[in-house]
Amino acid sequence: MSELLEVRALSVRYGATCGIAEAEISVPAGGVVSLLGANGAGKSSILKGVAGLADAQGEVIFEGRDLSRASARERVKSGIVYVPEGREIVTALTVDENLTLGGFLLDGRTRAARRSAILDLFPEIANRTRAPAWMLSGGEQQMLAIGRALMSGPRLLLLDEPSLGLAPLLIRRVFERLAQIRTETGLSILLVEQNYAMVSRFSDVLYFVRSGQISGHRLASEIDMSEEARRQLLESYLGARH
Ligand SMILES: Nc1ncnc2c1ncn2[C@@H]1O[C@H](COP(=O)(O)OP(=O)(O)OP(=O)(O)O)[C@@H](O)[C@H]1O
Repeated sequence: MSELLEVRALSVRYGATCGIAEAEISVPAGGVVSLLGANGAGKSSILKGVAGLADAQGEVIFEGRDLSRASARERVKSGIVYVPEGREIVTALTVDENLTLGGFLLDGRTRAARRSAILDLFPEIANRTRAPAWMLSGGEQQMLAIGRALMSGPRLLLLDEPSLGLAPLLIRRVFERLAQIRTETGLSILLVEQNYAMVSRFSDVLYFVRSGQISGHRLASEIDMSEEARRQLLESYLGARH
């Protein structure tokens, strides 16, 4: 696989606090790469840095183009879309209005075609298009958040803890849909996710994030075969921030 995204020496700061320092990450075209680590390790900071939503230094090379200085909006136009933790859909707006927001850069015909494909993918929200988003369940809201992100036709989805607050059955459903989208569209995903059962099934590569740095990476397939890889995995989950 060729590289879709190359992140080089990415550092994100919040004033005096370091979110992530000198991160190096590659996401292959069509691949799923997961960031694993304890709370506060710096995983979301990486996603925000790639999305252009944080004060970042370093390089973000996407499809061979240097987007390091590009605004968040330009990155969305280039095909990088962030789905934040906690979903952040507009709960006062209807399902349809939220989808329209996700496709605000599109012409009317493309928007209608995408909307219809997304509602096919998420039948749970297809018959609720006129309902305000606050009336949806947590799982349905997550589907809407992913659907809204897909409206712009991204090449890379930055997905922050999609399973947060969802029941196991819904977590499985959300990941099944993501797998389907990936197969159908070749979408790449950079994922932050605490549910390791889903991560291991869904990812190609795992990056371990500890105390604001990347401590290593492994092929997901190595975890079952290598004691050393399992130790790295455990440490990344347990690693407290210094
Ligand atoms: N907006 C912010 N302002 C100040 N500090 C922040 C901000 N966002 C994150 N941080 C700090 O940056 C560090 C990394 O946070 P980040 O959210 O990237 O970690 P994370 O691994 O995604 O954690 P979690 O799994 O809990 O979401 C933490 O020390 C956190 O307190």
